[in-house]
Amino acid sequence: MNQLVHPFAPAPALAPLAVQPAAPGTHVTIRGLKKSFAGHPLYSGLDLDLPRGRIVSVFGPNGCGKSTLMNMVAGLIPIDDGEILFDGKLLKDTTIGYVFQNYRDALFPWLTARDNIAYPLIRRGMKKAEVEARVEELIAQFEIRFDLSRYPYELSGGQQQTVCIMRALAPKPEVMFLDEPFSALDFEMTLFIRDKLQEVQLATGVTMLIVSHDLEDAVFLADQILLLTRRPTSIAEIVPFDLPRPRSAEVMSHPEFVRVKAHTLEVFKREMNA
Ligand SMILES: Nc1ncnc2c1ncn2[C@@H]1O[C@H](COP(=O)(O)OP(=O)(O)OP(=O)(O)O)[C@@H](O)[C@H]1O
Repeated sequence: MNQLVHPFAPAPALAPLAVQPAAPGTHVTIRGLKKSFAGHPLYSGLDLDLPRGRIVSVFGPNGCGKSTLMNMVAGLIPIDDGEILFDGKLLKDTTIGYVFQNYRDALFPWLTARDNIAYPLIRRGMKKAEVEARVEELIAQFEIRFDLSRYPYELSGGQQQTVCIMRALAPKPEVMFLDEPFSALDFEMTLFIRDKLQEVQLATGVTMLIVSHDLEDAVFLADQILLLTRRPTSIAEIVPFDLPRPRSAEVMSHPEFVRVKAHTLEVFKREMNA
């Protein structure tokens, strides 16, 4: 991934192109997205609408381009061609948050947990008192009981990932990107973070895009599961999952969860063998 750009680097400017009409309620409009690596196409003209205030999980075969898709939408990887608009705006005019899979490398080790959370706010030039107030608000929202004056290496993995999520949420993003947020967490922390993400989503209406390798995680949080094909990658199916929120762990035995999971698995297996 040598093309990865630092998340706090200025976003690349994309020239606006003509846009095909998006479905009602769309937040992020992706049109004609193209990306190749070493001359091998990964995406060759993807069109996709991400709905506002919803959680979309991206799921698909290994190496189909889940992370690349998210990183292109988040501006971390340049696109070869196409257009990505957020409410008709360019990325540079949009506040986004990004949570990395590898929380150990994502936090600044020389800053305390509190200063990590405050970092994007200070960088935006927010006044000290406002920064403090926002950090306190997040501490209350996440019901943090561990000591935020500690450095990342002094925290457990789950605590570090919680700090990463708080940092991503600090500037009140319009869109939040999460790459495998649960993959390195134990089940207790997964349940905690699932609850918190749902609470934040209900309270703020932030649009979320989550990449997951785990079918249960992908379905549990999603309003829509975006199923991708093998490379060259296109959309296999968009599966809606409408159970009301907040969803607790008991949802996993609900007949609708079981049905959607089974259907998703069926499409996934079909694409794996295609
Ligand atoms: N910088 C790069 N240079 C060359 N090839 C790349 C680069 N980044 C990604 N790829 C290739 O693009 C494809 C998609 O990669 P990506 O990591 O997006 O897939 P993924 O679906 O997230 O994978 P996984 O399921 O393994 O996490 C893979 O074949 C990968 O090897």
